[in-house]
Amino acid sequence: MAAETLLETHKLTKSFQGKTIIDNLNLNIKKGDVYGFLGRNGQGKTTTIRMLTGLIFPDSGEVVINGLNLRGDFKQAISQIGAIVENPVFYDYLSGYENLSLMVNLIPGIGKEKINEVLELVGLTRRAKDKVAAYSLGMKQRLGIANALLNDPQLIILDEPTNGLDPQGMIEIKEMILQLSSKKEITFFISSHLLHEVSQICNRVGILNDGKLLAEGDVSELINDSETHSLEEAFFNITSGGQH
Ligand SMILES: Nc1ncnc2c1ncn2[C@@H]1O[C@H](COP(=O)(O)OP(=O)(O)OP(=O)(O)O)[C@@H](O)[C@H]1O
Repeated sequence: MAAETLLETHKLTKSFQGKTIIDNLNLNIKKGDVYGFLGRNGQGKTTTIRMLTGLIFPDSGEVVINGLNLRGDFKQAISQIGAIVENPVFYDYLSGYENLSLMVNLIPGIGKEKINEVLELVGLTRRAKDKVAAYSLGMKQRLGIANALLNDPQLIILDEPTNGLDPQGMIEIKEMILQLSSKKEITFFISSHLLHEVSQICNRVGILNDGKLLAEGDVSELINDSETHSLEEAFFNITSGGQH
């Protein structure tokens, strides 16, 4: 049976100062996907994510999350998502636990016991009482993901999650994503320009170029269809017009 769709966009379009940045984008993310949203810098990935998370409105088109239209059912639709769009910002002089505690106070219906649970899921239990000032960038990213996990989202959206991390930090984030995907059945939508990283963790990808979706599908299918041997080669073929 084909997997159910969790997140889709229909003809999503956005212009800034008369220039079309996102052009009739039709995305389809299925339940259980670790979906890589690929594109070189400046192709519109962040703009798309800002529309998916309701931070900006599209000029036209729709975002549908778990069957709920973001325009019509904003609160319910957005409650399905945990997202990190920009670098997560925390109070440096408070511990990881204390920062999450502040967040929990803002979310109705969530108890303090949830904090230890999400810290455990991102591997920060041992460092929970340390001040965030002493955290590495990778640990801050993981604390950001812990924060996104507080309301039990079905979908987590991450914008360039490994940007700026050292190799160890990258490995930790990738392992954490795979664990959350398999153990907690969380669907991931991850934007990246790092093709090798993406090919290690994603089952499906969409390729964005100049605001248009040039291809979408299983990583293995895209590689086969473009008669190449790696996601890097397939990406290059597709974005340089080799396939379309
Ligand atoms: N608020 C804005 N006003 C004007 N132009 C904008 C605005 N936001 C984004 N843009 C432009 O839209 C284009 C796409 O930007 P976007 O940040 O979405 O790209 P990206 O694929 O996420 O790239 P990067 O990885 O470099 O962030 C860029 O040319 C950018 O200058």
